[in-house]
Amino acid sequence: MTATIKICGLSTPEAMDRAADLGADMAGFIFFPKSPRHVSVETASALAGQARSRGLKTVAVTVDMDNAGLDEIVAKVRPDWLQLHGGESPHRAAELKSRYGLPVMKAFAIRDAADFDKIEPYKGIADRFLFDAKAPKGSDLPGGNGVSFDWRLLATLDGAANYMLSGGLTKDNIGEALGISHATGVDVSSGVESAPGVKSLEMMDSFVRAVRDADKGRPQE
Ligand SMILES: O=C(O)c1ccccc1NCC(=O)[C@H](O)[C@H](O)COP(=O)(O)O
Repeated sequence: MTATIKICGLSTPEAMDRAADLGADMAGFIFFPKSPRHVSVETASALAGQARSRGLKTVAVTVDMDNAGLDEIVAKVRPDWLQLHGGESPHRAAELKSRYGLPVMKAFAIRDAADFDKIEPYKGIADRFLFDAKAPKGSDLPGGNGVSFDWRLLATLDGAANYMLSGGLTKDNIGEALGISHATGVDVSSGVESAPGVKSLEMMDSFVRAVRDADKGRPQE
């Protein structure tokens, strides 16, 4: 199975170009001022144009954002996906899907098996799930913390669940992660950074290569 690759927190034309050269599928923009990956709407708009011209889908990553903020992002960035990385309710997710006519990826913070119960009311609303690790105590960020959860917990999930695996993925652990999970995609941020918010082109190369190696050992679905 070929996993969709999302590289999150892109903020420069060089990194966007490399993501496209490598055949990544999705580019994520972080709209969260406390994040070292935060981009302005103007920067994201320019990068999104570049992504579109290179065939990459774009994802606007937001956290409990109000309609005014989302209206501006959708109008100026024209993302292909909305990633909801906060406590957005199923009702809010449905409302945003219909307001913008965009597919929604709902993120869930996972620490133990019970955390997967939370996806139930989003079934039929979220177009894709994203499973990330719970933020460590004291972190200001709900995502992008470079920490993993126990991937063995994914065995408790319905095999048909369409989800991206996220949280602390690197070139060194992605083979094991994909061997354990039935993820249809992977999402990486810190694992391809030389410093918080600074994407390393070399680390992006190695990560994508490692995903494609791991793909070869996965059953076709
Ligand atoms: O990456 C951030 O800084 C961020 C901030 C606020 C909300 C979400 C954020 N990231 C969302 C992502 O999709 C990340 O790629 C995901 O959490 C994995 O990050 P990492 O563990 O650093 O690979």
